[in-house]
Amino acid sequence: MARPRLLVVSMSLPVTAKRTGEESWSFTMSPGGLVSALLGLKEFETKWIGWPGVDVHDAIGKKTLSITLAEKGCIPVFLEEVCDQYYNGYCNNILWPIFHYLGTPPEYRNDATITYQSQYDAYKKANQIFFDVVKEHYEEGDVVWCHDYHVMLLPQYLKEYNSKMKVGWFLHTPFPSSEMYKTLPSRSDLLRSVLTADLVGFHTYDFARHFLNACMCILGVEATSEGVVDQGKVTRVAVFPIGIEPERFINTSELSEVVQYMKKFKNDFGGRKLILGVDRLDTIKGIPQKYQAFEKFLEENEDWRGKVMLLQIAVPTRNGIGEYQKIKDQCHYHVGRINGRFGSISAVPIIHLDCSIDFNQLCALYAITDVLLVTSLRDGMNLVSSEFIACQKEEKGVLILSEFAGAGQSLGAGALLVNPWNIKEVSTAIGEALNMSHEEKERKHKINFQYVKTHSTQQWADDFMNKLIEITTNAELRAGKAPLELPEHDVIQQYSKSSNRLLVLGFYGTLTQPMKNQERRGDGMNLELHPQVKERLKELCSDPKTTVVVLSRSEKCILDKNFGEYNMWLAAENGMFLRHTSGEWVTRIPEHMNLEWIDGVKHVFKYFTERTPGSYLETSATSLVWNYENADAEFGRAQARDMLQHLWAGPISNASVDVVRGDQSVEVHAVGVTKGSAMERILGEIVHNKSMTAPIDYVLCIGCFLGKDEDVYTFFEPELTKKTKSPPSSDSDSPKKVSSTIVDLKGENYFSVAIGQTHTKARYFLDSSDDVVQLIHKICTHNNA
Ligand SMILES: O=P(O)(O)OC[C@H]1O[C@H](O[C@H]2O[C@H](CO)[C@@H](O)[C@H](O)[C@H]2O)[C@H](O)[C@@H](O)[C@@H]1O
Ligand SMILES: O=c1ccn([C@@H]2O[C@H](COP(=O)(O)OP(=O)(O)O)[C@@H](O)[C@H]2O)c(=O)[nH]1
Repeated sequence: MARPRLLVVSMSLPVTAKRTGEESWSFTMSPGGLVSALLGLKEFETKWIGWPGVDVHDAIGKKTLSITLAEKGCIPVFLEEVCDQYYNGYCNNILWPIFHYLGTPPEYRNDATITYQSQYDAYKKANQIFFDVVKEHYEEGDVVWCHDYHVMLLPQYLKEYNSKMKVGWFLHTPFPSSEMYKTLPSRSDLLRSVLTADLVGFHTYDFARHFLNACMCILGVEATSEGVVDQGKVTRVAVFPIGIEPERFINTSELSEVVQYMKKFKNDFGGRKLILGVDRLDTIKGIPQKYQAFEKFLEENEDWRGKVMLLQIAVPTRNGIGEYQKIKDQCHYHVGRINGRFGSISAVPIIHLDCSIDFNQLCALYAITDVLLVTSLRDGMNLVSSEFIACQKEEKGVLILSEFAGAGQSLGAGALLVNPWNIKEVSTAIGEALNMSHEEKERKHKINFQYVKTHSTQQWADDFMNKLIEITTNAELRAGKAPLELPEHDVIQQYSKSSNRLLVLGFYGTLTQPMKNQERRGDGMNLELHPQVKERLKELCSDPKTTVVVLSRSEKCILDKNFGEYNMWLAAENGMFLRHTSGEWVTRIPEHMNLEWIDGVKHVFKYFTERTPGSYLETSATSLVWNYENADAEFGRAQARDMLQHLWAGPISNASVDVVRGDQSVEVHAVGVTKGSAMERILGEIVHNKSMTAPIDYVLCIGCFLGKDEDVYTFFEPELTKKTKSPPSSDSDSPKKVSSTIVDLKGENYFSVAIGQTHTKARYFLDSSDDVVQLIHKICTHNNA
């Protein structure tokens, strides 16, 4: 299959431009793992959209830079005056520290005019500029892959512009616990935007779980193992641990130039063991902690003094931010102190370089390193660890890896995992690594080398893209099945033409008045039938050619009260209880249903009922509902979000239940208690009772059914009835099968209708129960004519 073109959008382009003349430019590689990773995307026709690392204000400059970059497959985004507050401000002084659990520093510049709001405004503006560039270059069918926290608003802008665009978003940093993320003032806007993407990716399960939790507790949406569900729309959330391009490192480390460097460096280091650190000079990389641990090691291991050195490549980054200047000073302070303390005339224990290094030299260093020391306090992945593994030669080195780096999960088995905050622990690990036997080093290396070789950047990108294409293709197929406005004319015509009709109607939201027209209810008992439907419903029910079923989650007594006088079937508590209004209730609860969770859930529901004025609890044999429609809407929603957290963490963490989030309710019921599963039993009962001679030739199923209850809409799909099914039996607990002679539907005489939902399994939709009332009126009028 032809691969779609890929538009990669990230803050930085892989190259940083420098103006060398009015129309001429030179380029250097941009630092950081994201660029290294995406350079591996070879199997896609890729255009890379991003900031060229320089502000260009004149038209000639913009034009010539765009032309030169186009030769490299890059498209520049000129951020101009918003760049500082966007990149140094909102991205790297607000989002970055929060995402890495550092909290928000007060300011990145000593300037009273720079506020949180002005930085967020710059962020919005910058995302808009990115959007404009994508829009200009987008061709139908392209996949747009947005990278990182710099462009969290972009998915929304793209989808608003063209809902058919295939959009993915991947976060290269950690996503923090919701407790930390919650502190961000624009927390909801960013989450909502990210959720408009088709696929959201993270490096580790922890980050994905934190994201899902944040969506649940901040937006109140439902999270499942597949992703986030909001009003029927699913955003897929998945884990894609990034890798490197192993061949690039393996091959480079074999070049003769690199081998020469290896010899030279070994000679320069005078036989001392080499501990290497390669990090951007960033607060999250834990470089001061690394120095303190090394100091501790030297302090406690006198024998090793003069025999081991630490070389730290501290790649300059984000120089415009005060915190990054401070960390540099801190590092220099530690290095000065430690070198002063343990250095000699011929050698110092630490070499700290405030610069980036040439790729070949980097590979040579990786190859001769005895210990790679990674002490990130938090890190999305940390590619340096994998690069080191790929370059190792005969005598293998040891990887000491922070458990707070995403790489800890992928490379932990072949590394010494440490808590970088525990100076003593890191110092001990240094000793262990330096003293490790040759065999143990080989063993560990083998495990990690195998992993690095097989989990390449290309694999990572393929996995993400394949998933994205699969999701969007399925969505397109489903879009063809998006519900249509109900063709009332056909509903009415087919009704009068058929001779054995079945109407399945919900109660709440279907046959009640819309909330806006109603007096606020005290509790569930006050649920009342729409006054304008009463007479017409009676007419329908008394027609011998029509069978009416009200299928509701309401209790028996509520259905009795509202429908007792009609000639119809009542299915209470989602079909767990059934009766024709001329007979008694029959229980349909399966014998072995597990209801042990009920007490725990009731306890939580009661707690929230007591603390949420106006809310109430509805209990029934197999389900519990907490309803907050009479409570303050905002507070009710916030309480529902908290409640869900408690439920998921506690009473239902291991229970076989489904949670259904209504507009203003939370329902928990036993798994399998869905309206669709009940329908099979109900139908069996009706057929048995009515001694039907002709098959049902018309079904109208209307409801305000949510979540798994939507299975009732698909229950009657005509293709299902084509299969031969066994005859019904009314007194077994096993699901009853419906004979094909009982239901004989064609596409044109089956109408499944969802109320107020456009993401639904139903074929059609209506806006509100007022429309249902109108429809029933019209059916009656036409039928009487
Ligand atoms: O462009 P800068 O602001 O100088 O920062 C460089 C990059 O730093 C971050 O990299 C992350 O991505 C790596 C690859 O997935 C990952 O291994 C690492 O742990 C992360 O920190 C940042 O996320 C990028 O956007 C920056 O380009
Ligand atoms: O002078 C250097 C040294 C290293 N790197 C690269 O920077 C990346 C760092 O990625 P990592 O995931 O470890 O952390 P990040 O900097 O992205 O947070 C690695 O690919 C290194 O090879 C670099 O660009 N310049």
